Amino acid sequence: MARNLARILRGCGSLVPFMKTPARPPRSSSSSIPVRTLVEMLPSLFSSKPRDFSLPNSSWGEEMMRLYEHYNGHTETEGEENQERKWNRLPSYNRSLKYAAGGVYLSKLIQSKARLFTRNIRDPGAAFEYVLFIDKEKEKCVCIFQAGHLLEGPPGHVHGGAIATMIDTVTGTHASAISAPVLTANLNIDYRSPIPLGSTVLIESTLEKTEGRKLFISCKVTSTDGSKRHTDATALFVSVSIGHLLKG
Ligand SMILES: CCCCCCCCCCCCCCCC(=O)SCCNC(=O)CCNC(=O)[C@H](O)C(C)(C)COP(=O)(O)OP(=O)(O)OC[C@H]1O[C@@H](n2cnc3c(N)ncnc32)[C@H](O)[C@@H]1OP(=O)(O)O
Repeated sequence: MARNLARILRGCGSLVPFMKTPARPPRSSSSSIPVRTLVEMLPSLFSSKPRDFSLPNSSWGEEMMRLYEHYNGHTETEGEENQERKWNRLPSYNRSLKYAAGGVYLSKLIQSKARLFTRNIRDPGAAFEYVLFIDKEKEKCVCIFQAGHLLEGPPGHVHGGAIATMIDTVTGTHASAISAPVLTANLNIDYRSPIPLGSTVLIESTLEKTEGRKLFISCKVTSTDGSKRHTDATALFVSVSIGHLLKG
């Protein structure tokens, strides 16, 4: 077990290159999957390639799709110095193990029932629908997040714990892309205005600085046009050894 995990985490050093894959055809709910979709899904059941949850599905609303198409492979010019920022989509799997070479098979061997919290609800659109993009220099990540009906906290609005989960996921993925493996050491959140259930928001993560094993990241959640600030956060991630992960 320990040897397996050590091998996996070594693989994390050569995480799959950021993929730019064409959108999958929309999926319908599991109770009525069309035969064509089933046939299209069959090869993936036998493939060593894990399912990528960050590709569009039928639950994605217009705003989610519009922003996905905006960021996917897009280059932006910003700032007074006209700095270019090219966004690359990050794949998203239902176990972190699957980022490592051979991770699909290993995830069947190691705690095979375990699933990433944000990717464990089968009904598309019911909970966390999101896709992350990172810039080439890895200074920034942007996440388009559509909050489903199972994430209710206050009536008609998203639960604060679900927002915290997304902030941890976005900043944690950002930190992992820079220096895997990492663990969240500290997360501070200011909730400024509630997020309507079913809405699409932007979560932006910025690497502020690194100090030895520490990565300091800031994060904000806004409406998609940037006019409304929903949440601000800061996070500290610490790079850890495989031994630390095994020790728990
Ligand atoms: C291609 C893309 C790739 C993507 C691929 C992955 C994808 C995947 C996606 C999922 C993404 C989900 C992301 C979820 C991420 C979690 O949710 S992680 C789970 C929650 N976190 C935990 O369980 C962590 C529990 N805590 C610990 O294990 C340990 O306290 C820590 C944080 C590892 C630190 O322990 P340590 O390694 O012994 O280090 P320690 O010497 O105590 O501290 C190191 C430094 O950090 C500082 N520090 C430690 N804790 C704190 C603190 N709370 N406050 C301030 N400073 C602190 C220390 O003061 C020290 O500073 P210096 O003295 O070096 O200046």
